[in-house]
Amino acid sequence: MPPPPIRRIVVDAPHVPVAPPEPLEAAVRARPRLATDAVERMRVEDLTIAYGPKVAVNGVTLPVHQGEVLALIGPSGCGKTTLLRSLNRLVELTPGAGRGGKIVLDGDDVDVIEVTDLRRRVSMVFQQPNPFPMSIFDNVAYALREQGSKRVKRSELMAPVRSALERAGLWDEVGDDLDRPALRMSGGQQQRLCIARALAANPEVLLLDEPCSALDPRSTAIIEELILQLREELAVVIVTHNLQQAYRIGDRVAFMYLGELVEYGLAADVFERPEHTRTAEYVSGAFG
Ligand SMILES: Nc1ncnc2c1ncn2[C@@H]1O[C@H](COP(=O)(O)OP(=O)(O)OP(=O)(O)O)[C@@H](O)[C@H]1O
Repeated sequence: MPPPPIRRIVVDAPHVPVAPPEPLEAAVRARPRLATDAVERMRVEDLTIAYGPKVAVNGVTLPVHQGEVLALIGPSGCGKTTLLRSLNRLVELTPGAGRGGKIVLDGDDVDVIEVTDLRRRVSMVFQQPNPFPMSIFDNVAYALREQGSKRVKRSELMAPVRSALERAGLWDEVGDDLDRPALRMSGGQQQRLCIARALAANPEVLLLDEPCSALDPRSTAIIEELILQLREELAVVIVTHNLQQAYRIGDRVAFMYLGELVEYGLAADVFERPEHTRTAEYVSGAFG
């Protein structure tokens, strides 16, 4: 189904500088400098997504860089999750969803990549931790078995399971109790297990849809630290309502409003020197 005609809204407006709250300034001082030669891992071009007549994402063009965290921010309903779910074609599972424009992974149109392979390469972690009702080991091994290791013995899967749990910062906590049911872990541990499960497939891009919204501040801090480590080896795209989080861990930030990309740039620029009034209002908390 072709998407409905694109309706453009005017968002250009005079620059209104915003002073970020104090904790954000400390966070940005702590952020390491970006590599100026970051490789473009994904790109969406003139992406439009509609659910029936409802246009959720409207003409968005955006790169996703290797070794960086891209934070998608914007008020509720602006299309962040829809954009995120389009990157590995999960959005197509929604009845009535239609897409226009192009999504590219490593130079290939995602439409020509076999969809299971695409979802392995562009892996997603959801808002609510959703471990399978099985052991910690089997949760991670599941991802490996799905990749063709179905008949592989447990002993042979131990090394990659351990590696995924280590990358997710969970091995030290659960390594001696891998047969424990995953659902008996804390919420923060469950979310890191879901990240381990995603990492087991060796993705190139990790999609995180508000991964900390169900977690307490301590678990949130652990996962933010983990994301900053993981970005070294892949590209991370995170949807977050938490502006401080976007500022703390985002290398680049995309601000969306009513389905459109209003502003995209380095996190420090978007938060401290926004080009558009709408961005300035949003990052200063004038609306949410
Ligand atoms: N399955 C669906 N069917 C119809 N409309 C939908 C569907 N999913 C989302 N929408 C609509 O598409 C628009 C964008 O939704 P989306 O969830 O992508 O926004 P969001 O910015 O992620 O919101 P939130 O921050 O509240 O999660 C909204 O108007 C929403 O109501």
